[in-house]
Amino acid sequence: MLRASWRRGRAKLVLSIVLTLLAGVAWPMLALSLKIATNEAVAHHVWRATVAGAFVALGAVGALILLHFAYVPYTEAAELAVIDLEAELMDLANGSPGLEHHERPEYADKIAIIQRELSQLPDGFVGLFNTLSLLVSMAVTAVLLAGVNPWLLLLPVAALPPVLAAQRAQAVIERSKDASAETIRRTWHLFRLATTPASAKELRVGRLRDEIGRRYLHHWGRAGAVLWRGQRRAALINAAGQLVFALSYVTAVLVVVRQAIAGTNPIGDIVLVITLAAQVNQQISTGLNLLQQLQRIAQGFTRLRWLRTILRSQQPPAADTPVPAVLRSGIELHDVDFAYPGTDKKILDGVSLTLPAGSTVAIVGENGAGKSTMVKVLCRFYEATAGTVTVDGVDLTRYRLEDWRSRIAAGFQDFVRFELPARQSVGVGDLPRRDDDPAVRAALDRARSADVVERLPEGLDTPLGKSYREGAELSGGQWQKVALGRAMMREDPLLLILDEPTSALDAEAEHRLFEQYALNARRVGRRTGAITVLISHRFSTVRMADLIVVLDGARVAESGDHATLMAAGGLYAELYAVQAAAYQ
Ligand SMILES: Nc1ncnc2c1ncn2[C@@H]1O[C@H](COP(=O)(O)OP(=O)(O)OP(=O)(O)O)[C@@H](O)[C@H]1O
Repeated sequence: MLRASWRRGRAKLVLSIVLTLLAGVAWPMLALSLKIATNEAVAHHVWRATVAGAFVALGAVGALILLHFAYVPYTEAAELAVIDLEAELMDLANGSPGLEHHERPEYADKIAIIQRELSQLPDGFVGLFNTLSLLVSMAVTAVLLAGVNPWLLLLPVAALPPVLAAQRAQAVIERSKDASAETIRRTWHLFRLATTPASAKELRVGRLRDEIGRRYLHHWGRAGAVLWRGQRRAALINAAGQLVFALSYVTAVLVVVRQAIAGTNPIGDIVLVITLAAQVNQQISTGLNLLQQLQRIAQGFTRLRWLRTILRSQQPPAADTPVPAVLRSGIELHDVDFAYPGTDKKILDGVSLTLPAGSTVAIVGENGAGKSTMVKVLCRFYEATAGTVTVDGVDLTRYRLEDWRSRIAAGFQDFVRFELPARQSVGVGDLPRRDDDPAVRAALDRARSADVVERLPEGLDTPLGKSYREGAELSGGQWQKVALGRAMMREDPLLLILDEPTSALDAEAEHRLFEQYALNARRVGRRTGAITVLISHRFSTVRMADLIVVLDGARVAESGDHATLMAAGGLYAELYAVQAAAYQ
C-alpha cells in the first residue's frame, strides 16, 4: 500500500509520516510533563512547575491536533494508492492472455471481495498511520514506565492475549466472509437485475418483481446468518482477551500506589503511571481495532496476490515466430478437442478442418453446437485442450499472442457498448486511429452503418449512451451497427470474425450487409490472404460463403460449399430446407 502511494505522491507520504511520528510522541510527553509539573508543584518551585505546565499544554495540543493535520495528507496519499491499485486490478483482470479465469467461481468471488475492499482502503491507510503513531507512543510509554518500576513493563506484555485473541477473531470473520461470498454475489446479481434498465422490460412482462425481491431477501438472510455467526464468535474471543488486560491494569496501578504510600517514589510517579496506564489501556483497544483493520487490508492484499499469481500463471508459452504479413495457405485445425476449464464435457471433439487463405468460411449448427467456442479457440481466448491449430503450417502458440490479436478484426454477438463519443466508439477498433475521421467513416461505410452516425445530432462528436446528459441512446440494432463499424476498423486483418454480429438486424439487411462483407473479404483476402469466419443462423447469408462448416455434437458433421452440401443431402440440406420452408 505504501509502495503504491509512494509511486503516486511522495511529498504527501513523507509529510504524513513526520506528522504521525510527532503525534505518537505527544501523549507520553504530556504524561512526563505532568509528572514533572506535579513534583515541582509539591516542592513549591513555582517557575519550574509553570514551565512544565506549559509543556503539558503543548503536549495536549500536539496530541489532539497533530493527527488531524496528518489526516489530510495521508487520506490524499490513500486515495492515490487506491487509484494505483484499482489500475492494477483492471490491468490484471484484462491482462491475462485468455478468458479462462472468468470461468472460475473462486476468481469471481475474490474479484468481488477485492473490489469491495479497495473502496475501504483509505480507511486501511488511516489505520496504518494510526498504528505507526501508536507504536511510537507505546515505545516511549514503555521507557517511561520502566523508569518507575521495571515490573510495569509487564503491562504492555499483558496486551498480548487481547492482540492474539483479536487475530483469531478476525480470522473467524474472514472465514465467514469467504463462506458467504457466493451467496452475497447472488444477492448482488438480483439487485442488479432489479435496478438496471436492461432487465426492466422482462421483469415487468414476467411479473418477476416480487419473486426477485423474495429471493434477494432469502439469500441475504442466508448470508447474514453466516456473517452474524462469525461476528458473534469473534466478539466472544475478543472479550476474553480484553479481560486479561483489564486485570493486569488494575494490578499495575495498585503496585505504584503502594510504592508511593511507602515513600519509595515521588508523588509525581503516581500521576505519571495513572496517566500512562490509562493510556496503555487506550493504546491497546485502539491497537486492537487497528489490527483488525490492517488484517482486513492484509487479507485484501493476499487476495490480490492470489489474483496476480493465477493470472500470471496463464501467460502463454514464449513465442518464437513473427506473425506472417500475408497468409499463404491458411488456418488448419488438427484433431482439436476443447472443454471449458473445470468441466469435462468436450465442446469440440476431434475437430479437423482447413480454412483456406483468402476464403470466407461460415460455421453453422444448432444452438450450443460449439460455433462461438471454435472462434474463441481461433482468437486464442482459450487454448485447445488437445490437438493443434496451425497458421500457414506453424503452431498458433508459437506466434506472439499480442501480434496475432492485432491481426484479428472481430464483431461479436455479445458486443461492447462503449459509451464514448461516436467517433471513438467506432475508432477503438483500431486504437491508433481512434480519432481518424476518414478511417472511422470508411469503416462505417464498409459496415453499412454510416446511417447511424448521420442521424446523431452532432455526428461523430455525439457521446453515445445514457451516462452523459447530452448522450444519445441507441437502439439495440444501432449499437450493433456501431460494433460492426468497429470490427471494420482494421484494414489488413488476417482473420475477420463475424460471430452473429447482425442478429439485431432483419434478414434482408443482414443479407445485403453480408454481400458487402463478402466483397470486402475477397478484396482483403486477395491482398493479405485474410480469412473471414462468419457465424450466422440465416442460411440465406451462409450460402454465400466459400466454405460452410456444419457442427453437430461437438464434431464437424460435414463441410463444403452450398452446392456440394445441398447435393449431399445431409444435415445442412435438411436445416436449409426447414428455413427455406419457413420463409415461403
Ligand atoms: N464459458 C463457458 N463455460 C462452460 N461452458 C460453456 C461456456 N461457454 C459456452 N459453454 C458451453 O459450450 C457449448 C457451446 O457453446 P457455444 O457458445 O460455442 O455455442 P454456439 O454454437 O455458438 O451457440 P449459439 O448458436 O447459441 O450461439 C454450450 O453447451 C455452452 O453451454
